[in-house]
Amino acid sequence: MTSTDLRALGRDQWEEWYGHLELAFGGVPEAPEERALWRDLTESDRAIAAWDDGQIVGTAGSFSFGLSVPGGAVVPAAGVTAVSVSATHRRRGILRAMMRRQLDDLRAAGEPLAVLTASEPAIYGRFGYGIATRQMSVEIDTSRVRLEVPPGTDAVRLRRADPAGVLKECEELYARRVASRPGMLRRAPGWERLGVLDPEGERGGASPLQCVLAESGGELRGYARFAVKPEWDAAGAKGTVVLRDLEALDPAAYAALWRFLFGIDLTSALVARNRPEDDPLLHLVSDVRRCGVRLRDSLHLRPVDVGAALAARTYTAGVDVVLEVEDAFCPWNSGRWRLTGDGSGASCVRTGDDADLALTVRELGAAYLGGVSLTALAGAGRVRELRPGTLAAAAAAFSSPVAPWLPHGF
Ligand SMILES: CC(=O)SCCNC(=O)CCNC(=O)[C@H](O)C(C)(C)COP(=O)(O)OP(=O)(O)OC[C@H]1O[C@@H](n2cnc3c(N)ncnc32)[C@H](O)[C@@H]1OP(=O)(O)O
Repeated sequence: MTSTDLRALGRDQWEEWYGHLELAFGGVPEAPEERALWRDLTESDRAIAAWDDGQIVGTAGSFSFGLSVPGGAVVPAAGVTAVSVSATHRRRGILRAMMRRQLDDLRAAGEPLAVLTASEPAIYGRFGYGIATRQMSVEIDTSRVRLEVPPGTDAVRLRRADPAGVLKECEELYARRVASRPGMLRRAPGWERLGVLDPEGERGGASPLQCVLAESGGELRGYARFAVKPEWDAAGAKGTVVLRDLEALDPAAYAALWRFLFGIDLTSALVARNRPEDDPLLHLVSDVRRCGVRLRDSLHLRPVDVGAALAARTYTAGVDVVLEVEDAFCPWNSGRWRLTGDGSGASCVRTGDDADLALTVRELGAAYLGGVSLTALAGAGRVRELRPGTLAAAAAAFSSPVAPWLPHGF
């Protein structure tokens, strides 16, 4: 496979391009409303297709996101998506060729970061992506677990609303949250539709999506979108609340929404697939063992331009460190970089000075949002401390007081 077989997605090729992607994921057609959403969100000028004998045999694309980074800046980031290679053409290097083309294009466009969520976590490390965020899932026995809510919770007013009818208000609230947590995405208009996408065929016996708003003093302070899956057995009702998302601007609104969800009649379980790993919920519950907590990888991140990426975030403690970076797939990043910074800003420039720490770009991607410790990576032999004392200082500087988290896939 050579890059000459790769072409930009042409006008009127979206159906074939997306059909190829669906087939690579098993061939079950998406619901029409889901397809329509992805069609609208596809940025055709960022999409590529691999062709063989007049047929599409590979697809890849990216979204132009802004990624929230430690310190609150929102940095341009390519949200890599729609990666597929035909089963008839697998393991011939088509993915590798598409990754090559994509990263060269992103570098030329000056986008410092690339991010993705992987169908399988083993695929993208070789291209310099590190696992930068994790997502927590919970399966809570709400018949046993109690909530200890903070003062002010009783003053929050809860109101049911049609999820689609209050989409604009919820999206505005989401936008206010983006800078408060690394890993969240600033997204273009249209993406809010993802929050209420609710194909009937994918409900698995649950209700249509429901929405409850939390208000204080007449102002929207939070929302929860969820469904209820009723179930009965000989002992009675044992339904499940399936939480889609929940955002709040203050602890009282936050607790009021969780208390509502825990208390829905005829249910005894609550499941949520994607919560931050430091979700304050874990400090409201009486019995964390009955919350069925699990973690998995979520956002994979690759610095496309190491200097620009490291200078775009701030650092929890003052840092002055020389990093020896190895980047086999994007050699323009390889070499020594001096990173200096603190809580107000940073610079990262090439240097000829001796290195303090050695690592590959993949570890840098993992540590970038502050959720993966350089010390832990060093424990696995993936970061090497060349000058004693520099590892602990750099690890403290890179860390984030809030766990990074990606609220939804793309
Ligand atoms: C961001 C996203 O969109 S994630 C979605 C990814 N897509 C899917 O999972 C759909 C189903 N799978 C596919 O379409 C394909 O099998 C792909 C895209 C995963 C791989 O495409 P291919 O063209 O076969 O990969 P290619 O031949 O370029 O392999 C490149 C390297 O990745 C490795 N690789 C490929 N697929 C996998 C995998 N599933 N798990 C682990 N390693 C893999 C190859 O072994 C090769 O390794 P090497 O660098 O050591 O030689």
